[in-house]
Amino acid sequence: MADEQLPAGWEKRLSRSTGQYYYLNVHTKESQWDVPEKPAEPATSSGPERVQCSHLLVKHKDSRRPSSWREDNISRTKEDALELVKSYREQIVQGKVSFAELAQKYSDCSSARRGGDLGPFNRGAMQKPFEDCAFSLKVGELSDPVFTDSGVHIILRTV
Ligand SMILES: O=C(CCc1ccccc1)N[C@H](Cc1nc2ccccc2[nH]1)C(=O)O
Repeated sequence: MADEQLPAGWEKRLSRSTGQYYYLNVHTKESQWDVPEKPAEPATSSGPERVQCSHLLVKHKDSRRPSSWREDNISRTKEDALELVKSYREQIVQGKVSFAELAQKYSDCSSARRGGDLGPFNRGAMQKPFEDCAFSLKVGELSDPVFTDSGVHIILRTV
């Protein structure tokens, strides 16, 4: 996309290390590989008002609702759920499989049918540990494991 067509607040830059173009938010100095489609968010301490995320949830026997489309009665321990989530995260980071593919197969949330996509949400919509993590991520960033009353998640911010 030619520079003059970039949404306000973005600059197109050339990466010296990869020779690829990236896009710099002139307000926050954050950069991203994807061509921006919306004006750059201004530098605010409170961060974005709305994000969109996908997640992969592994429930355990002490989850708020230890049941899902995958398993009527989930009996794994919290420790085993964490080990599973870490193994999924490793496969994704190594590029062996896409986030959406693993979420569709293994997530214990009904969003699995959409590759884990939760749609856009504002603060106040999700359990606090999930929200705090989701709003701290940059677009395209994959979280470390996050614990909520529902179980153990990894979260991918997509918008
Ligand atoms: O609450 C839901 C539905 C979440 C959802 C939101 C928007 C679109 C699709 C699904 N499912 C729970 C599991 C669960 N717990 C969560 C906590 C935070 C975010 C997503 C979560 N998913 C469950 O099934 O027990």
